[in-house]
Order: sequence, then C-alpha cells, then structure tokens
Amino acid sequence: MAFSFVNAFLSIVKTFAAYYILVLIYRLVFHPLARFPGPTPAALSSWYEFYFNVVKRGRFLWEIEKMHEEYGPIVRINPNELHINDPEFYDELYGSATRKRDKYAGWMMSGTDGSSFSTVDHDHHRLRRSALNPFFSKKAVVALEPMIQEKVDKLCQRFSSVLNTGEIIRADAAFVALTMDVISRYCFASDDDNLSEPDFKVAWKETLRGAFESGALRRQFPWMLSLMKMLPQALVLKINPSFKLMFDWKASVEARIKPILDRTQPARESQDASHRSIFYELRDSSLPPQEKTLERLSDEGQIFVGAGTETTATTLSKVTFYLLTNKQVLDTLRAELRTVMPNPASPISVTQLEQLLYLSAVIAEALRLSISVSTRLPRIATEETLTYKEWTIPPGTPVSESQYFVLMNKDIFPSPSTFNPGRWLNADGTYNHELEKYLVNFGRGTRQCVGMNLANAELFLTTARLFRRFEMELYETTISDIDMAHDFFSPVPRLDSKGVRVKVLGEVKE
Ligand code: HEM
Repeated sequence: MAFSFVNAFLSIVKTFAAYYILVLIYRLVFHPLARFPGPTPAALSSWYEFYFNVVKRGRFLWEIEKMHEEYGPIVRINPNELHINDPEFYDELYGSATRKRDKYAGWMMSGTDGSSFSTVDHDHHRLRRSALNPFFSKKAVVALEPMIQEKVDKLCQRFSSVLNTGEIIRADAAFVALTMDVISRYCFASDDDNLSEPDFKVAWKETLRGAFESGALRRQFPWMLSLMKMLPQALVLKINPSFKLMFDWKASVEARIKPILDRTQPARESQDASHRSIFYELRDSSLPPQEKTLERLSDEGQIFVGAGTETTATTLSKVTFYLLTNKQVLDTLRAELRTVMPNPASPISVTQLEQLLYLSAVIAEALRLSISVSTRLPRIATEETLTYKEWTIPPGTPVSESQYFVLMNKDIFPSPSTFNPGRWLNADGTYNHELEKYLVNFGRGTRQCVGMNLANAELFLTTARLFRRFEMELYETTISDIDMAHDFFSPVPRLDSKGVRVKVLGEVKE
C-alpha cells in the first residue's frame, strides 16, 4: 500500500513537472508576447516579480527601470504583461471616454471589487464614476472649503500648541490625520477627529501601508482573496496576521456605511451644510439597487479613505521637507503669500491661492517628487489594436506605464531629483503650462483621479496657512525619510524611518 502511494505521488509530481516545463516552453517560444524584448526569467514566470516585490519588498519598479535601460522603451515584464517607458505614449495608453480601456483583473487585487477604482470593465466603470464626479467638481470642492478650512485650523492649532514646549511634531502623521478627517467627513458626515489624537493616530499610516504592501502577495496567489472571504476571520488571522490591517480598514468603513444604509444614523450632520455627504447621496441616488449594497459601497468607501489620504499627505510631507531645507525657496514663497495674506493668520481661499504662480510651482514640484502612485498602472485596449512604434500589441494584453519614469525623466525635468520650483516658471515669470502635460501624478484617461480638485484644495490651503504662519525646522529628518525606497503601490521611504519630524520655533513676525 505504502509503495503504491509513493508511486502515485511520484507520478503526480512528474506530471506536474512535465506540464510546467511545457508551460515554460510555451511562454518562451509560442506565447503572443514571445517576440517582445525583456529578460528571460521575467518571460518565464511571475515568480521573478514576486521575488522583487514580495521577498525584497516593493523593489520590482527598479528592475523594470533596468529592463528599459537594457532592452529599450517596451519590455515584457512578466509572462503576460508589457511595460512602456515613453512619456509621449501616456495619453494613448490611458485612452478616453471613446477609446475604451479596461483595467487588468489580474492586477486588481485590492479586495475592493465593488469600488470604481477596482472596476475592470470600462462601461461599468463609467456608470460608477458618473455617480461620483459631481462630488469632486471644482464647484463642489469650493462648497466644501469651509470644512477643509476648519480642519486646517485644527492642524494649525496643534502646531501652535507645541510652541515653546520643545515638543516634536510628526508632520507626516499630522497630514494623514488631516486628509483622513477631511475625506471621512465628506464621505460619511462624521470623522474620527484624528487631528486631536496625541500621535495623530499614526497607526492608520501603518494600516494603509500594510494593506498596500500585501497587494503584491495577493497578485501572486489570486485565490487567496476568495479563500479569505470564505474562512472565518479568526482563522485567516492565525494563518496570516498581516491581513489584520486590511480587516481593520474594511471594518471601520463598514461601521460607518451600515448605519447610513440602515437609516439608523442619529442625524444627518451635514444636511444643512453647504456640501452633501457622499454616501448619503449615493444611497439616495438613481444608481441601480445592486450598486447600493453594503458590500459594494463599503468597497467604494475603503478606496476613498485609502486613496484620499496618503497620496495628499505624502505631497505635504515633501512640501515640508523641501521648504525647510531650501531657505531661499521658503523666503520667495512667503514674500508671495504676503501679497494675499498680509498677516500670518489672514483668511484666504483656494481660489485666491491658485492665482499665485510661485506657490503653484512649489506644489507642482512637490507633487512631481512625490511619485504619488508609484506602481505601474496596466490597461487593456478592448476595441482597438494598440501599436507602439513598430510593435503591434496583441489584443487583450495588459500594458502599463509608471508615473515614476515620466516624473523623473531627465529630458523633461533636468536634474530630476532636485527640488526646483523654478522649472515651472518661464523666464518672463509666467507659468510653464507646457510642462503640466508631464505632471501625471493624478493619472490620465477615464480613470484619472476623481479627487484631484479636493487634493489641490488641501495642498494649497495647508501649504499657505502653515508656512505663512509658522517658523519651523526639521528634527532628525533627512532626505532618506522622504525618498522612495519601496514601491508598495504608493511610494514608501526606508522602512525604519521615523517620519518627517518638525520643531515649531515660533510664529512668523509679520
Ligand atoms: C496628491 C493627491 C492624489 C494623487 C496624486 C492621486 C492619484 C491618483 C491616481 C494616479 C489615480 C488613478 C489610479 C489608476 O489609474 O488606477 C487615482 C484614482 C483615484 N483617486 Fe486619487 N490621488 C490623490 C488624491 C485623492 C483624493 C484626495 C481622493 C479623495 C476623493 C482620491 C480618490 C481617488 C479615487 C476614488 C480614485 C479611483 C477613481 C476611479 O477609478 O474612477 N484621490 N488617484
């Protein structure tokens, strides 16, 4: 009996080995992507990417960079995907309302299938997105401004409260608290007031980071998510405790949306306010019932909380670091701010601030260096055959670009690692609008960031009000605390960084 069991086992192993060898031969010789350039190990197996993204933790981006250096602007980065490094091809790849692009299901492993962000099909995405667009128009964000101002007031109070105390503020965590409170209030009409937490609830930053990082693991084992959903949570956590972060995130959003759908929320706090809260409006919208379930809206909510916080907060951390290490830039900025804010605490609106060219240049440059969404963003052209230079791309192939390669392109942005707001201004002092085409942080095409106007409002108001009012210096913070060392979807600096820390020295005199 034992003997036949061993034989059976060996036969299974041999069959699998033979099958796998055939798969490898197919990928290398007969696959539609076989003629595309790239390293053989990447063409053979997705374990190549797994090694760099999971074992080495978010390092595949730099492997892709090396591939482009060796093989040119189009490379096969794994058995099924192509990556292009060409800023001029960006708009073509990301399509438009009429040039349809699906997302790549094999890439969308965020566990939020119901969100607009994770919606694979172009047309289905249009339906979901059309329900969200009105909340993020310029007009809607202007209506939201009093609430954003209130949150920036609170941020300033926290900075003011440590004056003369010697206490250090963890600015990166403060910015996550700010953006988290803003988006939560807008989505759910309530927030956790993270800005009042002594440590700005820095654990949230870790939660988001952990959830983003685990995406690479889920992409390698796509069955993992379905299995996780079937098993009791306690068991999943025993097997892999790192999923706790994702569960916490999901649970916290569900806990906010359920009472809205059940209509058990005590009062619609923002009912009479100038703005509408997103999830109340989605509940009452004309979306079909299957688009209004707790599960689908929780997925949407999870993405709002994730996408609307770390991205903007990272840019504010960059602003802080670069202004505090470039006195001349800070002085020039303050001189410009004085023209619209005669006193450090003068009231100011986003519309007024957006007229300031130097402030606009500082924010554009901080955004550029933020590489906000560092991961590649694959798309599939569904109704046309994409061609790139002499290459005809086989229909159905996921093709991506990465904003990192555009934002750090030395032909477009000479000395790309240098913080130089001046590059956004022409010699005659006007704004260099030609460069804006390459500021791709918010993405392009129909999937472009829905929260762009909100993010800009947060960036302009926070930068102006904080730096017009406070004299600050960095505390034990170096470039390695903000420079991307890992790509976990969003950029992450060295893992033992203690964040961007500042000392508030005083209030600006005039
Ligand atoms: C500096 C700040 C921000 C940057 C750089 C940024 C960047 C991006 C990018 C690149 C995408 C497209 C991802 C893709 O192609 O798959 C995106 C999508 C999205 N962003 Fe932002 N984002 C920022 C702030 C925000 C804010 C404040 C919100 C809050 C509402 C937000 C909500 C979203 C949502 C919901 C999506 C998915 C949109 C869709 O697929 O239709 N983002 N963002």
